[in-house]
Amino acid sequence: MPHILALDQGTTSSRAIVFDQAGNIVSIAQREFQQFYPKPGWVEHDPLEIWQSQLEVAVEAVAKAGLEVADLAALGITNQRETAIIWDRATGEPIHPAIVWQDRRTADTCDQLRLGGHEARIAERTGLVIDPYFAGTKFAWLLDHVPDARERAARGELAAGTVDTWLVYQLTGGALHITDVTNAGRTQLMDIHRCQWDDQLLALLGVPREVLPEIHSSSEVYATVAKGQPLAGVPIAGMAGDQHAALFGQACFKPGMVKNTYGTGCFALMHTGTEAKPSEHKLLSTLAWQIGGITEYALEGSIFVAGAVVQWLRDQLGIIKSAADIEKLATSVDDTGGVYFVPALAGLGAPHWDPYARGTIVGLTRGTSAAHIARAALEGIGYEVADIVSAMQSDSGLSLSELRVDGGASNNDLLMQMQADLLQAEVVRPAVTETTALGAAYLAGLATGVWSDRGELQAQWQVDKRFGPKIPADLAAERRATWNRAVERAREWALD
Ligand SMILES: Nc1ncnc2c1ncn2[C@@H]1O[C@H](COP(=O)(O)OP(=O)(O)O)[C@@H](O)[C@H]1O
Ligand SMILES: O=P(O)(O)OC[C@H](O)CO
Repeated sequence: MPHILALDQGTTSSRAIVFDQAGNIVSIAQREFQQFYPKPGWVEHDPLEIWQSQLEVAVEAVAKAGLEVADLAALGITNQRETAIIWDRATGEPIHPAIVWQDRRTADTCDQLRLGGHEARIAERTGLVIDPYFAGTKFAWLLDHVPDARERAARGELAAGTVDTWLVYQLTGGALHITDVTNAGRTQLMDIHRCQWDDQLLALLGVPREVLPEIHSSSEVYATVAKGQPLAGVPIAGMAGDQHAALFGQACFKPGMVKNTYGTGCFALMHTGTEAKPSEHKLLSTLAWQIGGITEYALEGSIFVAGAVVQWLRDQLGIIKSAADIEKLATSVDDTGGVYFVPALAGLGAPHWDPYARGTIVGLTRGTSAAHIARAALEGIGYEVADIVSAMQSDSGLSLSELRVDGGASNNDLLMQMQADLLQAEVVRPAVTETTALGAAYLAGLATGVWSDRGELQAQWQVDKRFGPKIPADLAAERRATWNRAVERAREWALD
């Protein structure tokens, strides 16, 4: 039976998962790596640690599965998106630590782009809003701040890329400098309609074409792992940013199908078909994937802090010992006692894009307990996701039949019930919640004949649990209206 290895390079850990042909998990290995916060708002990773940890877990997962490397039909790569790395093409030496997607250091550049009146053109070409989140301004920052970088780039000595590109470069011993459309689409440098680097955008953001990788589809045999490496000879056959891979792993193959991943943040994606859909609600219009020459698109709502608010309650307030404890504490009260918690601890992402918003707890009384706050925190995640899903429905004109969920916090049944209540729609948790890695495995397996088509993948997707709305629609609407008042209080809080 063929096996596929998925490399899932996330923001806080590198994971590797071996899947069998039935889409079952055979083994998992995971390693956390260091986060660096050199200045307020800055977040960095060591690119070599990313590579080493990813390689180690890959080797460990294959060994745990009791397999030889020769038993692997292919490997697929999925990764934290928008994180920017530049390295020396000849030596593979990074010129600077990776600038992570959460990093805000290019906020000024973004303000200038906005003041320069470029917002509409950038939105039309890239589907993105102007925000430091994306990789393009980070590449420019690196070229401007590392001594001699621009000169070296002009001489063709430097390679730039997101984490997918970096891993392929390493796996192929420096032979390949490529990316896939989903990752390229998050640089703010690619025209998402043509799936090519856009000269005007490159000039506007100050990133020379010579440093950028070649853009490929999300499912094809790009290369095999180089000789001398532990995974030598394995075809590298699938590549997609983690949220796009999760959409694929959730078998959201048709327009209107939506998945939401509840991790550190939340990322909801709706499949919208073969044309990019512009958003009127500041959602991102993004690639779903490109397979066999056909490009599919999605609308995305990104929330920067979701499960992280549970970590905050654990680490900063100490009202729970582990993240999973929140469910018991929040269930010990029937409601939030009128408390609303806007988890804008790092500003607000979609649909507000307000970097100056701050976490806000309103409605406190003398009767408010830790349990009420815990419950309000979970509900706050549910409201944010509901806001995004409503915006998606309005932008796409497609109505939601169900929300497919995954990620660490999707194991919280109370949160899932709240989500169904607030959305007034069914929330469905699949049996395999490692959908990001599964999506990468599927993309690689489709390119190597392990699976013949999406119908086969669709048939493998199985439900663990369904949650239906238990409160009436008018009550949900009333609560959401009050939530909007709480959001107004959180907005622009940190603006001088
Ligand atoms: N039972 C739970 N209830 C609520 N939040 C949870 C629960 N289990 C994990 N989390 C939260 O989910 C996040 C971890 O999920 P994961 O999918 O591993 O995230 P990531 O891939 O972003 O690191 C953490 O922020 C944690 O606080
Ligand atoms: O590493 P994750 O799972 O938190 O995902 C990060 C996203 O890709 C950022 O856009």
